[in-house]
Amino acid sequence: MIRTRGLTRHFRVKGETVEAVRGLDIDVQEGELVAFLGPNGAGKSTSLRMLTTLLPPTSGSATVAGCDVLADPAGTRRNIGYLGQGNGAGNHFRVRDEVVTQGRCYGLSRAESRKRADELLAVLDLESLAGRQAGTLSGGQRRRLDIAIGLVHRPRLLFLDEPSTGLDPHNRANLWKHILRLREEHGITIFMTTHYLDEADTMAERVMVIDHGRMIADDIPENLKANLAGDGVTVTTADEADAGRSAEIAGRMPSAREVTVDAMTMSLRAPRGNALLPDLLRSLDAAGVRVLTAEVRRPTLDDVFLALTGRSLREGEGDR
Ligand SMILES: Nc1ncnc2c1ncn2[C@@H]1O[C@H](COP(=O)(O)OP(=O)(O)OP(=O)(O)O)[C@@H](O)[C@H]1O
Repeated sequence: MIRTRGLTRHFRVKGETVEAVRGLDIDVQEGELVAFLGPNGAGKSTSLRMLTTLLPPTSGSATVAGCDVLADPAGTRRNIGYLGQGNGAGNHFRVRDEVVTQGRCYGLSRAESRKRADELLAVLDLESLAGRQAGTLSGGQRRRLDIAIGLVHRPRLLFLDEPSTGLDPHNRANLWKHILRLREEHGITIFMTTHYLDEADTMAERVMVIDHGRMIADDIPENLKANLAGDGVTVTTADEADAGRSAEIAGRMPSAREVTVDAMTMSLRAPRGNALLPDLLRSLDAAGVRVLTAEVRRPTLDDVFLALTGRSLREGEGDR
């Protein structure tokens, strides 16, 4: 459904070259739901804009929904839906009219457009709002209207650029219910960016991580977490001396890595923390170390990013 080779985009800014996207190879199969992650400025939106024909690549190739984005941009656009970060609907237009108009723009007849609009408003729970002006909708309703607009021409592939940013947890969950239902009923392939790592983890079947314009990981979330991050094991002890001794003992265990001590707490990472913990506790007990609490924490995608780059994906998110 998506295949790129060496996809690259440079910008010239005040005589300097910004290498926004550097040689991306992307393969997405029909029906997949893929999350595209990366910190601010990593190149996500630039990649999406190239895949949706809004921006020509500097070099490299991309075939999207069966069409070459450079040779056949109109064909590409016919087969895809794109939900950008801004709102797709004008504030003063009425909800149903807006979807009908979009359908007309894609060449549907008036009757077909109306039928399609009614179908989409029903599936996205927007029927009761059909006559309202788009500007009066809540954030979550507005996002659902954007999805209706993006799907009016029955695309096989939907690009979502941060679909749930700015929505509260209830509205996020509701939006996802609708996206998953659409996917189940119509088998749409979804390629999305998101800043919510938990969302990528639970919703996406595959996660691609991009940093400084390059792909640095591409796998199912479980593999990324198990292979790159590992479990976090934390032990608190009765005093700092015990924490120091627990670090020495843990450091001798073959699967333990990144052993650190902070006051009375010793932390480490291990591929299977729950298997390591009983051994560790027995060794600590035998050495007379007084353990107060012990905990195994499953890794998150942020741990994966930290392991890959030494930085947290959450850095710089304060403004979101
Ligand atoms: N039109 C442009 N002109 C110049 N530089 C640009 C342009 N668009 C993007 N860039 C630069 O390219 C790099 C990648 O930007 P891009 O918007 O693709 O990142 P992103 O991963 O989507 O970030 P965010 O999460 O903040 O949306 C950044 O350094 C950005 O400043």
